[in-house]
Amino acid sequence: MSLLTKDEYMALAADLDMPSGAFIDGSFRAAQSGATFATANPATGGELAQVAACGAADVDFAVQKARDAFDDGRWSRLHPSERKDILIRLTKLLTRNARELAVMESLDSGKTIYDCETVDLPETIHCIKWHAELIDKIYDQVAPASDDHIAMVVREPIGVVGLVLPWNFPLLMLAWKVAPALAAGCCVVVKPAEETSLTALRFAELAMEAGVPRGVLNVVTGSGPDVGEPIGRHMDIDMVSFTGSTVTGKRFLGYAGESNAKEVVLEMGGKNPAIVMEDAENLDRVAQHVVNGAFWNMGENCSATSRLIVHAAIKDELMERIAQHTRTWGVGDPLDPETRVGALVSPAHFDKVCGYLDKAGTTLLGGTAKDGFVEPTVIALASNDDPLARDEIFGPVLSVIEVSSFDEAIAVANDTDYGLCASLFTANAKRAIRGARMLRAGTVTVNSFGEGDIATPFGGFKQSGFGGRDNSIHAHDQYTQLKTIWIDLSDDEDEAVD
Ligand SMILES: NC(=O)C1=CN([C@@H]2O[C@H](COP(=O)(O)OP(=O)(O)OC[C@H]3O[C@@H](n4cnc5c(N)ncnc54)[C@H](O)[C@@H]3O)[C@@H](O)[C@H]2O)C=CC1
Ligand code: BAL
Repeated sequence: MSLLTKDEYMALAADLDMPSGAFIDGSFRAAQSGATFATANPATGGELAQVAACGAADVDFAVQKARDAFDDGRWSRLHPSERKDILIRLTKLLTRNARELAVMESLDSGKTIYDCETVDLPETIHCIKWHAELIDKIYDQVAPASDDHIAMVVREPIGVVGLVLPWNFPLLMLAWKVAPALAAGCCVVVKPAEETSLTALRFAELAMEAGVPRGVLNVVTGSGPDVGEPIGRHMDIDMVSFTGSTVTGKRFLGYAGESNAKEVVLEMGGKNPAIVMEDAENLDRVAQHVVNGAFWNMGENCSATSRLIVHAAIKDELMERIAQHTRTWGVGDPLDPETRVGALVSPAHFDKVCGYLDKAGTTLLGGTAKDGFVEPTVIALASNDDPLARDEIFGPVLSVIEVSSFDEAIAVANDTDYGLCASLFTANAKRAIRGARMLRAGTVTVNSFGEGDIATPFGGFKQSGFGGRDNSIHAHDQYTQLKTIWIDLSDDEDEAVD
C-alpha cells in the first residue's frame, strides 16, 4: 500500500471514530464504576478519547464470560478449520481497515505513521494469518507403548488466559499473543497498556465482526494495579502471558504464587549488545544496521540495540558512518510519512529518558530533547558499569563501549542481567558461530539486526524472559497443555488387574 501525504493522514485522523468502553462479551461497556481516563496523543498532548477505567469487578465479569465461552466449547470445540476460517476473515477485515488502524496507532502511541503502515499493520496481519494457517496442520502424538495399550499425547487449550500488553507495539504485541491463544482454542482477557488502549478495542470489534464468538476475546482497559493485578491474581485464569518491564513481569510470578499457581510467560526487557569486530565487512552496512537497531521505534523496543561494543581498530570509521546514517533519521510529527523518529509514548517516559541523558558522559551525537521528542543520541561510555550500559532506557539512546579483543567483546556483551537479543558483525565464519553460541541471549543475529520473523521463537534468557516463547510453532506451547490418554486394548476381560 502506498503512503499518503501528511495532510491526507491529518484529514483521516480528524475523522477517526475512537472506541471508548471496555469490550466484554461481544459489546462495548462502561466500567462498572463509571470511571474513565483520558488517552492522549503524545505528539501534541491533546486528548484523543476517554477510555473505561476498569477495575477488579470488570475483570471478574470478563473472566466469567470467557470461562462460559470456554466451557460451552463455542470456540475451543469448533472444528479446527472453522477457527481457521474465522481468523482468516479477521485478517481480511484488518487489511480493509489497516489505514484507519495505522493512524489510530500512531496518534495513540507517538509511533511514526511510516512504521505503523509498513511494519506494525502488515506484521500484525501476517501474524494472525500465520497462526490461523497452522490450526488445522498440527498433529498430536502417539507414544511408544506395548501392543496391549495405546498411549496418546494430546495438546488441549489451557483455558482462560490473561494477556497483559505493553505500549510500544500495541497491535503487534496483541497479535503475537492473541493469535496463538485463539488458534489453540483459548478464550482471552486482554489488558492493553493504559497509554495505548484504542487499537486493541477496535481489533476486538473487528474480531467479533469476523465471527469470533462473544466472550472469546475480551478487552479490559485500565491501569496496571487496577486491571493487571486482578488478572494476575485471578483464581479462574489459567495462564498469563505478559510483555513489559522486568520489574512488573516479576510481580506476575508473585501474583501466581499467591493465587492459583497459574502458568506465567514473561517477555521482559533487554539491554541488547551489537558487537562489531575489526574484521567486519562493509562498515557502511553495519552502521545502517546499528542505527536501525538503536533508533527504530524511538528505541522503544525490547530488542533495541542499546550497547555498541566496537573493536578499537575500526571504531573511528564506524562512528563516522553511524553519524552519517543517524543524520538521516528525522525527528518530527509522527503523521508526516517522512518522519523516522516520532514522540515518546508519554510525558512520564520522556522524563525517564531525559533523566539518563542528564547523567550521560560524553555525548557524541544528538542529545536534544523537547516536548516529548528525543533526538537520536550516541554516548561514549568508559565502562559497562555505567547505568547507561546497565539499565533499559527504552529511548533513542545508543551507548558505545570500546574493546580490543573478541573474548573481551563477548564478556562485556554477556555482562548484563538481561539476555533478549544480541548481534555480532564479523566476516570470520568460525567467530560468528562461536560467538552466537557464547552470547547468552534468546536471539542472536549475525551481520544483521533483528528478531527473526514469525516462524522463529522470540524470548529471552536471564531476566529478559520466563516460561515460554512468542512467535513460531513454539508459541502454541504457552496456550496448550499436554494430556496423556492411556488406553487398555487387551481383549482378555478375565485377566487379573495388577
Ligand atoms: N519489554 C518490552 O517490550 C517493554 C518494556 N518496557 C520497559 O518498562 C519500562 C516502564 O514502562 P511501563 O509501561 O511502566 O511498563 P510495565 O511493565 O509496568 O507495563 C506493562 C504492562 O503491565 C501493566 N502493569 C503495570 N504495573 C502493573 C502491576 N503492578 N500489576 C499488573 N500489571 C501491571 C501495565 O499496565 C501494562 O499493561 C519502560 O521504560 C521500559 O524500559 C515497557 C514496555 C514494553
Ligand atoms: N520488539 C517486539 C517485542 C517488544 O518490544 O516487546
